Amino acid sequence: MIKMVNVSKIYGAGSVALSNISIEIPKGEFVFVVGPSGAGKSTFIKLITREEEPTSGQIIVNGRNLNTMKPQEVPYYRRGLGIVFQDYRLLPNKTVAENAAFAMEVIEAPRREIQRRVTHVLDLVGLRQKATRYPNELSGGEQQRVAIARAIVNNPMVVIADEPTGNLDPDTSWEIMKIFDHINKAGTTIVMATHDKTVVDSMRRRVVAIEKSRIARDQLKGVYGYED
Ligand SMILES: Nc1ncnc2c1ncn2[C@@H]1O[C@H](COP(=O)(O)OP(=O)(O)OP(=O)(O)O)[C@@H](O)[C@H]1O
Repeated sequence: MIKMVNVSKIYGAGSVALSNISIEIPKGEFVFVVGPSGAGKSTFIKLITREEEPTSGQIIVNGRNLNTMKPQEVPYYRRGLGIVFQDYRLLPNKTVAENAAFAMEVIEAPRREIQRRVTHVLDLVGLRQKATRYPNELSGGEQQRVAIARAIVNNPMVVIADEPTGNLDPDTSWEIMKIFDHINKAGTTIVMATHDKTVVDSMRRRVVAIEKSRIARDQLKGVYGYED
């Protein structure tokens, strides 16, 4: 579960990114975060991943109070999240399987367990046949699928995605969304910031619209609601 209570974020020079936001996202929910450019979506995501800290207010994720988390606890905390970016961020010198395995290598999981999980997640994203390829041999959609495999290899309770279809064409975006949908139906909470109207309008999941640093709309089975 993700909970924010009266959260504000003001960047250095007085730039107000979020203003007194309160929200609860129950376990297993699929939430789209939408809104105009500069409204505060990425900041909302970065507060959950603890790339940024709030100026005021409380944030609780999976029972952890992020306000009281010590800096040395942050890497451990992030390992409990799956994080997917618009630009994939794969390791170029590692194969598809090695990229997917990376988060388990870091925690020194047993080799056999790593192999079992990597096979499972590569099957799930449909890339088992390309396990020995390198990122520069893959299409954008395939690279994003590897990034999703890497994000879920440790079975996170929450997957956070910031514009995951932002660099992809509509058909490829839809393939990616089917994978997120599958992951969500298996019980994982998903929070996704997006500008992709087609995706949001087709999925009909919870939509939280951030406008001018505040939550302007929060709908179950919502729509994108903007014309871009
Ligand atoms: N590191 C920073 N320092 C100062 N101001 C920032 C910083 N990051 C974001 N901002 C400001 O905070 C506000 C919200 O930015 P944010 O990136 O959260 O918006 P967004 O909704 O994700 O936009 P986009 O859709 O364009 O990605 C903007 O006014 C932005 O200029």
